[in-house]
Amino acid sequence: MSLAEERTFYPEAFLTRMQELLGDEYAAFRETLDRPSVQGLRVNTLKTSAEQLLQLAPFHLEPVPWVPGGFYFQAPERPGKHPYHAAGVYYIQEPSAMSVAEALQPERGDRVLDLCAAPGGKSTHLAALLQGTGLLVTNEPHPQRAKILSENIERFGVRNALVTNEMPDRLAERFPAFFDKILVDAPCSGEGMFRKDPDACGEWSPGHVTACAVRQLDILDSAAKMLRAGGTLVYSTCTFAPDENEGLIEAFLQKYEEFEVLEIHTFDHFAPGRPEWAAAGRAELEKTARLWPHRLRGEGHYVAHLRKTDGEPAPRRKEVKPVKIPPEALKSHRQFAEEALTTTPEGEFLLFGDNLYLVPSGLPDLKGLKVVRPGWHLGTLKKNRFEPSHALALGLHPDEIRHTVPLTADSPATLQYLRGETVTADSAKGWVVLTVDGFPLGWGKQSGGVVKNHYPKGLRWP
Ligand SMILES: C[S@@+](CC[C@H](N)C(=O)[O-])C[C@H]1O[C@@H](n2cnc3c(N)ncnc32)[C@H](O)[C@@H]1O
Repeated sequence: MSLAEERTFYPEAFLTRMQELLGDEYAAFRETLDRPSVQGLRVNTLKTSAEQLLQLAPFHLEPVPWVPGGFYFQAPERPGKHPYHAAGVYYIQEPSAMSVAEALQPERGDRVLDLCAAPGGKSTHLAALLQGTGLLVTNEPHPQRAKILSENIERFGVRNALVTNEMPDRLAERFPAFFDKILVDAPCSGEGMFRKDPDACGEWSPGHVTACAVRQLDILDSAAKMLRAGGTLVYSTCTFAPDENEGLIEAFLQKYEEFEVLEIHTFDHFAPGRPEWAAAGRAELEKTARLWPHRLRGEGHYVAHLRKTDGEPAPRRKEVKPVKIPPEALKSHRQFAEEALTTTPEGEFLLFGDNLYLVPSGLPDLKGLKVVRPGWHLGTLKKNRFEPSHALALGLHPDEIRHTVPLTADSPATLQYLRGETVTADSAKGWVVLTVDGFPLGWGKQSGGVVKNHYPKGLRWP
């Protein structure tokens, strides 16, 4: 069955409910469901600027009006298959989803939590807004999805993130009143994904909507505990169901009187939330935002911005004693850094097995938590030598690298490298970073005119 044929099978109960809710607007909404989905990418401002991307990118990009650095692209262009994607120059993200991190607006130095984070669209956006300052804890309870999240954090070159694989209530025990900003991009019934992903359609039922709402309130319970007084929280979904949106926020506000709804800077494109779609019709729900596919170029989203006006202060935490790192481990890292880098990464080091990390400062004790990535992975200690990690290459700024092999997006050597083949080049002997138009792609080891390939096996192109 073709996608177009499948699209005609939207669940009847979903269509009836949307018709009842939208009235005169329904025809325009229904019509969008039969159109192709909208695609976008967001520039990684840890590595470049929107202006530079526009100059370099060989695709036709049109700005997404509600996010600086967000762009539309159209099939048949496939920026996800371009070497810039491998270098973390942008993230492929549905345009209405780009509104969410923008609504949370983390400021430099903030402690930020992304509680339902895989595959990492919003986390990478939050990391870009933090610009390497503060702390980003990014969490995903499903192990496989947490791994993908961790890979995306690596590709994006994020240095200040802790990636965890936990249930929200377990994190809440460890991080009471800890965060300045929290994002709950909740697992939902995914009605805004229907035209992009027919599977979301197959899984949908009224019962699923109800079950999602129960789980969403549970997740928000944990988020409420982890937010400090004065901190802000964004709740978002990619579904249209009021029970998971206005209804859910209303239930949360009834339970937690210390929360208030903040205005979302809606631009012209966002529509206000609909108080009349929630049981008690609380007027402040109007300040939440609806992104409708028939009113803007995007799949649709719901976004609520809340502030915790009062609450217990964070309990005094036991001082975490830094674990002593064997001096020979740090020595081999330093030796490597002196040879391969122009500056030696400094800060708090952590050794996890043979893996050396630079950890973001101000972390509580992580003992007992499932941690996928405790910070910036620098590399692995092997006997008496240090092998740099892919995360190190992707997190370095070009001027921090001593020896590079500069490639361009269209040079055959770039493809060879991404496929895991050796590359001929004449650079200094030893560790080198191969770059594409100046953006680090990964490590190689140069010897006698040939660069041995160290691009991770799992990421190699076919
Ligand atoms: C809408 S997706 C998140 C998308 C992500 N924020 C992004 O922008 O790439 C919701 C995520 O929540 C996860 N999830 C499922 N149950 C959860 C729970 N009880 N607590 C937290 N996250 C959960 C799902 O596995 C899924 O990865």
